[in-house]
Amino acid sequence: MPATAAQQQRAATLRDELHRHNRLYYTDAAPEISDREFDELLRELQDLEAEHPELLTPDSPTQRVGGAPIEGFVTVAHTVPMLSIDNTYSKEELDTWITRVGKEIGKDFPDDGGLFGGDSDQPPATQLILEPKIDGVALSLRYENGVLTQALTRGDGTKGDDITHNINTVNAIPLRLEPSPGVRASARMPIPDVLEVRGEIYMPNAVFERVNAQREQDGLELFANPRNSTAGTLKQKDPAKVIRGLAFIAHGRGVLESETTDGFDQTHDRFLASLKQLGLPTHEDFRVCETADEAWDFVAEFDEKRHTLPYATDGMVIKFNRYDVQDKLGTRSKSPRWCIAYKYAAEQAQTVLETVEWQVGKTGKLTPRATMSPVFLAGTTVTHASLHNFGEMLRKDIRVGDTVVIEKAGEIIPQVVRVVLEKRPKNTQPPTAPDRCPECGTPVQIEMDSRRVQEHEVYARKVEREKAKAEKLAAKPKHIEPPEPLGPLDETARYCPNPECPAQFRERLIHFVGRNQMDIDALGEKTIHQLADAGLLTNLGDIFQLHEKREDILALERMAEKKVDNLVQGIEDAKGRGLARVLAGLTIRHVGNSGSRVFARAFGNVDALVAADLEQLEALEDVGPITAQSLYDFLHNETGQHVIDELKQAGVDLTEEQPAVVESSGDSPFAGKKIVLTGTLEHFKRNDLKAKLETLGAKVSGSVSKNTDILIAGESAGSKLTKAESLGVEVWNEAQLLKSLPE
Ligand SMILES: NC(=O)c1ccc[n+]([C@@H]2O[C@H](COP(=O)([O-])OP(=O)(O)OC[C@H]3O[C@@H](n4cnc5c(N)ncnc54)[C@H](O)[C@@H]3O)[C@@H](O)[C@H]2O)c1
Ligand SMILES: [Zn+2]
Repeated sequence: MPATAAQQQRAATLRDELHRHNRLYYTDAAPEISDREFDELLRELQDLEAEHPELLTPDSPTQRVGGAPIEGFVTVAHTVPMLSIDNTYSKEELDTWITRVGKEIGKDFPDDGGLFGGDSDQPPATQLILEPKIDGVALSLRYENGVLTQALTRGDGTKGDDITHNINTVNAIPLRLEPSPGVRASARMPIPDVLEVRGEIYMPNAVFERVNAQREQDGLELFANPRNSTAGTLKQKDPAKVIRGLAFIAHGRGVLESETTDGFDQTHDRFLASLKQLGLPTHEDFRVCETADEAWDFVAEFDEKRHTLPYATDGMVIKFNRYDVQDKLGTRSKSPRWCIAYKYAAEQAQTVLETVEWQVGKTGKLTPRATMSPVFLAGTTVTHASLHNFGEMLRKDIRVGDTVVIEKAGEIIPQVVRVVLEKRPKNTQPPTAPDRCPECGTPVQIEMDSRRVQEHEVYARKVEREKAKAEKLAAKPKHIEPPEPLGPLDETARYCPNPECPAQFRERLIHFVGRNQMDIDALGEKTIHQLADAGLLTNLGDIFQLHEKREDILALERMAEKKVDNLVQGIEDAKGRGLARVLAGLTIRHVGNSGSRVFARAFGNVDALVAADLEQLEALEDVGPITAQSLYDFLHNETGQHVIDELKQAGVDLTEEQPAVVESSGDSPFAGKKIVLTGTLEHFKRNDLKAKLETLGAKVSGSVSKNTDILIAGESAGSKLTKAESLGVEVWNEAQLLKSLPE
């Protein structure tokens, strides 16, 4: 059955949301939702796509590894892709997976051990190996003749960032492979010619807590979990600034070239043992198992132990042990088929909810924040939890005075899971929410669950259709069951719509000066509050006037000459960060760091961007219509224009370097052509090809329209190809492209 309009819409919404959360998680290192919630949304989209394959788009978050390369680093293609891992939170699903894949293996390796008997010197084909899943950042290390030559991040899975210089500071990673002293000379394995090791770089709990304590003191935003702080610190351009004390554990293989392998290219456990011999840290707690029951025992056993470890683990990775089996099973676009992660349920604790306070965020969103009696949970003492929104409070009926169950899913900010009703004291009051912004008094706007709103829209359209039909036939319209009326329980957010709201302004400033935007270190959260309270910061442009207000600043508490010098210098430096980072800092809805970069590079300066029409913005690769519209609105409304003027006056650099374009010499077949790329190309990375075509004078855009001149379609091209064909656009395959490109 084809997908209904509502399902199509839902799939689109889910894709947008998941893209946004991926960006928040990987690029900005500042997730808004827990992993569990993220995984539930992803699962919903997967199920929709499975049921209606026509909903599947090549860029769907179900098909791609979530990360993206970091700006300012050299991006390098992976020799072997670095993929994500499918996960489950249920024992039943884990069992089913082991059985199902086990059967498949049985077909391919019929005489070969395991469930199906056999007698090779290899272990059974269905043998499993289990390793704890440390919550860190994936890293690929390349050793040539035993010397570390390259360290790459996972990036988008096909290409990552070269962070070798930062890795040199990590003591846990050997710069040279050397058999560990404990290994008998006779058992020493030769150093491979090339060895690529994949592993996890992570921040031990103690280091994480130290870092966050320091950040709190400095008034900087806290890292949500050790994984975010690791990702954050590895992005430093200056190795001296990389946080000390990172650790590493090896858990996978990339390229392997070696004369003698000593069996380490045959099974994962032997591979790990060899790595250990060579001086690379590997898991102590791994186990080889033969059956699903054995595997589960280890999963359960480790759940006890993991809380005593000095680093955060969030699951267990279950792999088929033999590499020939892994190779036979192969991979999907996003994850291997020979591996699954079982994720542990988050730890929970009970405590009493003392107060609820409404905070105004940088977009004007009002968020209820709970203060609770302090309770120890998953390694830290917790006093605050996010309650998300009023609808959520109503749905869970969360009242002040209640005993609540809280959890830290993925170590993010704690969440209130439910109320312990048996412990509810008498006379509690149902939750309430402010009708006006607690900061500026503007009446709030209420947002309802988009899925429910759509339900109502679909209903209204159906009713109209039936009415029209009935009129024609002069009959009574058919009755259509109306959906549940929208009510307070459907509320998903409240907003203060006042663009001048001082609370929003402060939050926007905090964002503007953040690490990935203007990066003004000396202007921390506390300083911003102080300056704003003193009336020295009332609009964005004021930041760049602060050097003229030296005396006023010095008069404030805890301000010394040195500090003011730093502040003024920091602000001066920030003027040169370029358009992409300015845009990213302006809190334009849906326009984050990566989107800003695309816009800035495509147009080169702010005036060209303002002059662009909506269609041009939408046509950019990797830009969705919602994002384009949002930027367009910002650039063309009064507030946005005002902000841009202020920045211009302050002398902020509003230009961005563009990829070089050679003047079309006329003899290039691509000169002046509008080209769209789709599908998988064998000989090119998408972005490299794009850059290449652009230097040949082509304009490469993201969506096919009647103005498109050529669609270059690789393997498994989807909807763009169909559309191009229906519009009669010229379609080239990769062979044609190769012929037409100059040497
Ligand atoms: N909260 C959010 O907004 C948000 C957004 C995006 C992703 N996420 C979360 O991130 C996860 C998806 O991220 P992902 O694609 O990086 O997957 P993942 O981190 O869950 O699993 C894949 C990674 O596990 C690591 N790993 C650790 N131990 C390993 C071992 N022993 N063997 C093999 N690999 C091991 C590898 O580095 C690999 O890259 C999901 O759990 C999702 O919930 C959350
Ligand atoms: Zn307000």
